[in-house]
Amino acid sequence: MSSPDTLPDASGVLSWFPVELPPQQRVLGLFVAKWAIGALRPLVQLRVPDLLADGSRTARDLAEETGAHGDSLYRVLRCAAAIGVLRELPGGLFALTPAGEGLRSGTPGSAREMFLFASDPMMWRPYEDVLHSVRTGAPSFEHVFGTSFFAYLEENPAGAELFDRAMVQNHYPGTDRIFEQYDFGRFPRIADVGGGRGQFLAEVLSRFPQCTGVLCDQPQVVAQAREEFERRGVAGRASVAETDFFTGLPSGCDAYFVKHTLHNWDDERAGTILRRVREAVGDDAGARLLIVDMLLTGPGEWDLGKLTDIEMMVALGGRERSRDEWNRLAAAAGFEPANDPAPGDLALLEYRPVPAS
Ligand SMILES: C[S@@+](CC[C@H](N)C(=O)[O-])C[C@H]1O[C@@H](n2cnc3c(N)ncnc32)[C@H](O)[C@@H]1O
Repeated sequence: MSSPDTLPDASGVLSWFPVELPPQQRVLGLFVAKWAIGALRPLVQLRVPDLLADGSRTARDLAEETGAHGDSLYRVLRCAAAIGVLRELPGGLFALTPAGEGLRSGTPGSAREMFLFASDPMMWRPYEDVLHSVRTGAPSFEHVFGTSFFAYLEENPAGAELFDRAMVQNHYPGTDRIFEQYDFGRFPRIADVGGGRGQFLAEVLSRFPQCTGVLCDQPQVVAQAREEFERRGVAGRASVAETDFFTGLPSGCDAYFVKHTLHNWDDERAGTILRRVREAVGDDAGARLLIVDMLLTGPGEWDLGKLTDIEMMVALGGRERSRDEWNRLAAAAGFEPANDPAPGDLALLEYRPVPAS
């Protein structure tokens, strides 16, 4: 058995601080992330990466254009350059690095909307009181805002718009790997359950021209999907279904794809969604449930999912899950495993229906 001295330091997360810290003080290095995000957020809000798209500019020039306080803007620009999001050039000029390019709007692979969502007060403020979640098991979001995450979005159209735009960018390398490795072409008709504005259904349909699809999400969310389907050239093969996935899902699909959605919910609510999928599958033994979510590793191993799990706990009351936990949840809804993906990353878990006895 390893002693605490020989345990790994969580893949270097504790080494973020750029100067050597005694082991007892290494947790202080984590605050680098707060300072870095603090500097970047106003730059993104002021659209500085967009203003640098055509080339380098001085802090004074940028301050004049954005109406910002010159010295304060210079200090956040300098910080962004220190962490590699901008470059500080002779003559007081600032330019974008590839990471800074990713904070421009509307560019391929941009992370701008996801950055603005993840750094928004709606996602920060639950962290003021994580102890509430730990003491009670309830999401601190509800303690802070007096309502659940999705109810809050319904009451705050600007927050909902930000969330939906961020989800369009919910596209980490793990997602690309799944699209590259998994043969969605086996399924003539695919339902994307909780599919947001249809970004991933559009990706699947454009990669597999033999497939058709139905996007199942809340009415105000699917209302925005048509544009995405048209942009990707798949509008003729994609339809939308205004759906409450706790109540019912369209039947007649060969695959029910549920990505980054079940982890938003506790076992009871996630189990209800899966039972609705099982009802929609009915007697079709060839139909499949395709869950795309984190698949947790065992005790003590580094796993990004063990960190994103905290976001699920405090914001939504959801959770990331291990293979056993996924299998138990799926079995209770009438599904059995049909593949065996590796844990430690985003995974596509395929389940087949167990015939009703
Ligand atoms: C975290 S997002 C995931 C979106 C997309 N699948 C992705 O991977 O980016 C969860 C989705 O669940 C949808 N949702 C929440 N409650 C719902 C409900 N009761 N019925 C249908 N969809 C719902 C939200 O609108 C949102 O699009």
